[in-house]
Amino acid sequence: MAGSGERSRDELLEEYLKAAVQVTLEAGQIIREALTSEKRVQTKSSAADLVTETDQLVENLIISTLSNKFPSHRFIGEESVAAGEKCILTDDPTWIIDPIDGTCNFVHGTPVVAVSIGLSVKKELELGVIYSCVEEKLYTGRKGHGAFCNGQKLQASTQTDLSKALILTELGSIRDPVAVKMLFNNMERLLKVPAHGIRIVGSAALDLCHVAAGDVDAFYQFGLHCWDMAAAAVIVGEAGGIMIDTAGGPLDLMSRRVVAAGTLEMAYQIVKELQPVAYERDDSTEDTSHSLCK
Ligand SMILES: O=P(O)(O)O[C@@H]1[C@H](O)[C@@H](O)[C@H](O)[C@@H](O)[C@@H]1O
Ligand SMILES: [Mg+2]
Ligand SMILES: [Mg+2]
Repeated sequence: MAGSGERSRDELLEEYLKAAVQVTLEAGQIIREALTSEKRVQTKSSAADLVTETDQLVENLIISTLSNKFPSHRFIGEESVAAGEKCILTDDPTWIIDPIDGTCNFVHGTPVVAVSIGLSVKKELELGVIYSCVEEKLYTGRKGHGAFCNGQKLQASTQTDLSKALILTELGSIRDPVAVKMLFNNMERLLKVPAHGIRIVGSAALDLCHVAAGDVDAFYQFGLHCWDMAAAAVIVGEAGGIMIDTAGGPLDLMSRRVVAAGTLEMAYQIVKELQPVAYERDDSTEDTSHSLCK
């Protein structure tokens, strides 16, 4: 039991969640206000993998704010990794950050953009905050304490039949023709079941919030990153949903692939239809880029 001077683990996690919410709302306002302004756009792994000065400014704001409050904590940020930082998860409290999820939407002024901040402690995802900046919908989840959207409790879908499912996915920023064909093949296989429909909105984090909210039945993707999934893994789990690997095993945060659904039965039916598209892991240290998608 913590002494009177020390805070309990529960109090610490509450403090972490509060700090994440505060900086997320601040970041969301910056993004909302910059949505329709002139942007300096650069590319990363492909001509469609975009980054703007707002992505970088927001990530710096989040990291500086949280590291000032919690100096012993570590950070995995999408744009820091793009600038060469390692994407390695240790036992230390680690914030896993996507400053703008949906940067391509942001560049085009499409109002489907989010900030995503997850926290891992001893390699366990403990809390997540995702803010849909234009809708002003704040999704939060803390392990064992439920998931909420603007304070309303979230409950994932109870649908177990793939032929009655509305599914979300993302094609990501890969433009290699073979990989694109494989991504479309997976959509075709699901439509042949036939699933009710497949939708693409341009933000994996917001897709996963829809799974947590129960207004879609499932999401899957090959090619997303740990920062797209970290916060959402807590929010979906706390809403009664499930996030697993596309091969059916447990979620592997660094694997670049995921199936999320309201029920395990739904997730397994999707796993059965999917053919793998191999991407280089977020935490890979070897040079495998010649054989794997980036
Ligand atoms: O690059 P951001 O905008 O953070 O991520 C976007 C989506 O979240 C993701 O699903 C998609 O795979 C990625 O290509 C896209 O950039
Ligand atoms: Mg992203
Ligand atoms: Mg991003």
